[in-house]
Amino acid sequence: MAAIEAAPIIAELDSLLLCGSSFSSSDATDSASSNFTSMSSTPPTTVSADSMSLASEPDHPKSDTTIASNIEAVITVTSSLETEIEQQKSGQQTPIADDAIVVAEPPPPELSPASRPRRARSSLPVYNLSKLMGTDVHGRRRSKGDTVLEKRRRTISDGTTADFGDLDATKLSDALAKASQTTKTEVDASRVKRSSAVLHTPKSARIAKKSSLSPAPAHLTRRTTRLSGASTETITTKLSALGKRGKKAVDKAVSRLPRELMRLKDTNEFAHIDTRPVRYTVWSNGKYVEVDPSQETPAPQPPLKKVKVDEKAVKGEEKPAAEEQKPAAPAVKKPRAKKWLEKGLYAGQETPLDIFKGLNSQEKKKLAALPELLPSSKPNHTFPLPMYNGLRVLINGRDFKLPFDVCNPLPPGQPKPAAYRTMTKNRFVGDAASYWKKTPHFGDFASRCVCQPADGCDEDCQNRIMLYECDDTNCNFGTAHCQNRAFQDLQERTKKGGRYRVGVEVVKTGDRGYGVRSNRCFEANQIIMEYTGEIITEAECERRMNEEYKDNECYYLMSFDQNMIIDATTGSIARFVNHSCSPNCRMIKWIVAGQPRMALFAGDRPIMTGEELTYDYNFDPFSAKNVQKCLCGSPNCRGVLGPKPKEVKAPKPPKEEKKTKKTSSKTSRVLTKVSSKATIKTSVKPSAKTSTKRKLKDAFEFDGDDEEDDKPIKKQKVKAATGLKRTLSSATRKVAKGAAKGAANGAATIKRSVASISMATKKKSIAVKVTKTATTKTAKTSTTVRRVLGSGASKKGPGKKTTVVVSTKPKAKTAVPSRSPSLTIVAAGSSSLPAQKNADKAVSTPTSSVSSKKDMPKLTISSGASKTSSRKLTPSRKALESGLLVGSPSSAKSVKMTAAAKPMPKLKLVATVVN
Ligand SMILES: C[S@@+](CC[C@H](N)C(=O)[O-])C[C@H]1O[C@@H](n2cnc3c(N)ncnc32)[C@H](O)[C@@H]1O
Repeated sequence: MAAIEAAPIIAELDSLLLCGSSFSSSDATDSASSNFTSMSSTPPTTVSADSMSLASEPDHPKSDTTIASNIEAVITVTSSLETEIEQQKSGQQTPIADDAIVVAEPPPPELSPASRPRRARSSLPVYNLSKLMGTDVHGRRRSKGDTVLEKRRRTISDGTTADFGDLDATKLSDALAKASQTTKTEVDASRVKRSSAVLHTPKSARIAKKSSLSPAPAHLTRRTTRLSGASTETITTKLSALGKRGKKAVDKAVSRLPRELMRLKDTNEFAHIDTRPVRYTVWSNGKYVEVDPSQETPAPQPPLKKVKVDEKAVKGEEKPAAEEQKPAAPAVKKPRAKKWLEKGLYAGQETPLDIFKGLNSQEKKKLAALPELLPSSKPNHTFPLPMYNGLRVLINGRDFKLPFDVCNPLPPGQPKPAAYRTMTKNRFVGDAASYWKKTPHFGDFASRCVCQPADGCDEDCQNRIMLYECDDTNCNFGTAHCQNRAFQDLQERTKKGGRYRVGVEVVKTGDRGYGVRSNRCFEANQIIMEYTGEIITEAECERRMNEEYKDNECYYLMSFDQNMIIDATTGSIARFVNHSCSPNCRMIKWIVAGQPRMALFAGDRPIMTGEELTYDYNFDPFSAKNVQKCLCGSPNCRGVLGPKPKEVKAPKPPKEEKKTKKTSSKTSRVLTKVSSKATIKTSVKPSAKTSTKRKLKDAFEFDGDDEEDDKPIKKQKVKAATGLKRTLSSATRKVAKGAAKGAANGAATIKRSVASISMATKKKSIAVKVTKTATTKTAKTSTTVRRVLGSGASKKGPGKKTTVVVSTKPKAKTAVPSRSPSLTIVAAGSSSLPAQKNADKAVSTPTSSVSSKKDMPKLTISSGASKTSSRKLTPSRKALESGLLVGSPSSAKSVKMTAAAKPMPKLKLVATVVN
């Protein structure tokens, strides 16, 4: 009986032995362990079945209902088991393969309940198979108060000592004590060897390591019966083993299941039948979300392409109601048309159909002359010209030139002249302003041009001819059409500042002191800069020279109108412009808004960047002696700033002079005020004396027309003319042209005459009416410039000074518009020379009269000490008194007029310049 009880215990012990290699099997004193001894000579270990069974199920209820409800079949030991035990007793051993796992012998699959009566079975010890099989933990809960023996099935690896956990140490020691020492050692060794071989897999090693580190709780440890060899006993097999009564007990227990659960069997949900259509599913965080069909929202549409949002809609502006109510028309999607590039680089520019559009009259004329630009029947769409500039270039034409018209100023660090006060506008000082108001020019300001917009106040503009700048008071057109607004243009150009706009800068020359150069290009006749300074009277000029400038080496004094002088000591940098016998500029006086202003203009050719700006001083040398040497370097240089001594000719025979006189007497200047349609006659009737006429003849020889600079200086014969005599300078020709035009139109009549060259008598036929009774006043001006030039500026000896005086004096009541101030340079000779002597010896050579170049200033050079000459602001007076001073060609008329002037009887001998 003890052996029978020990069989399952041995099986369990065997499993424990598998776990501990070092652990020696307990001796089995009982022969009941014969089944194990069949494997080896060691008798099987036996454990007291009673103690084990009792210990395993101390409180286990024995009732059938409990068995049924807990699904723990209490299986009695079958007869087969008994048979087996009997065999063990008789010494029969069941051979066990080496690789067989020592497990408890599975119960016979079917136990016939009839094999053993119940009563007899009840006397047998009861074993808890589930516990023995390791499945008891599945059905018990500690929380329910069940006492669960925590047993673990352990996986043993080499070197791992057996952990018996909470095995009952006493029982274990008893079992071990009963085991045979010798035979068991062999058996255990073989088993351990085999088990370790079986378990020595990577997975088992991992699990063993894991379990050794942190043994899992017993209720979480998975127990398998497969490896243990125990038969998996289902409830069916158990119930079948229970018999009828057992089955009834099980059915009864099942019938106690909740009715609700039973009803679920018939539901669709239980049968997994979903009658509701699934439209869409909502998943949130990976879970299916049930959507209430009543609150079902329409399924989200797939994202459409980006659509331009209406700005109004964004701003919240409401669209008209009608628009909203409008049923949305079915959108007809138009296929996008491909844009093809029809033209090349300048695509988008249409060829102008009207090629005359936007052009002024002159441009139209030029364009009309180009046959290739006439509008053709088929416009060229292929290659339009870039931005129409090409068209303009074709019209205007332009020689190729390097792009050198950019600003090219001198590098920094250039020598600069001594500091001086600058002045951008003329300023009348003292009585000069009142002088100016008394001048006839002041009244002439009332003139008005009669140009047409298409003409643009070009060369035919009468304001231009008279050197009056157009403005809103005397011109019918604005700046858009009027081209006679040079000073306005200059102001517009320079008011923003900048080197390019200013366009000029002072430069140190090698031998002529400072000069002025251009740092940009200028067009022909373009205004460059204004000569500004203080406008003073002659008296004031004398005072300054005697007092303020007495120690100065240079005087920047220029007379430009009547008896007024511009003192550029405080003024613009135009005072640094040097003289040249072949100049590229002109100094011209204009009347701008009723005020006299003088400016430097480009000559007849454009000026390139870097050129030094020069103009012909056109001064009259009072003396051939001590004349300053000219260093301009031009091919036609006269050699001196004054006239060459050899060219100071002796007086001509009286016969010619008579002719001159005759000519002059017939010369008249008529200035017609067009606006009032009154004819202004400027009549110059020279009544110069014979001596004066001789000097006049000499004066012609120093005509400083810049246009004739390249020609050798020669005496110009003055032909007698019965009609109108005009100069042949370009300006005068323009005047004549304009006058003729005006006469033809009956609008204006202008007569100008200068004794130098007479115009053809046929001009007389188209000449204007000469009205002697005209109210026009003729003025005769005498311009004297005094400049005291230091030795530094010239190669004179120390102490020598050259005084350049420019003076403009009214000689008669009759005024003639003068635009050419003559410059009189009084060259200081030796200081030992008495000024009077020098003055007497001075040779006044009025240079070009306005006849050839009305806009050029004239310089008269006289010799004498600066102080003396400064005192002699009009040294020409003395020279004239002595009869040595020559007069300008036009002085014939002025002398006559001067002679009539009482206050200045001496002025009849003054060399004058009259336009
Ligand atoms: C109005 S200033 C011109 C500026 C002057 N170069 C300066 O440094 O102040 C005139 C003087 O310049 C000098 N000058 C001007 N042009 C000259 C020339 N072509 N040859 C020699 N000297 C000249 C003469 O000394 C003359 O008296």
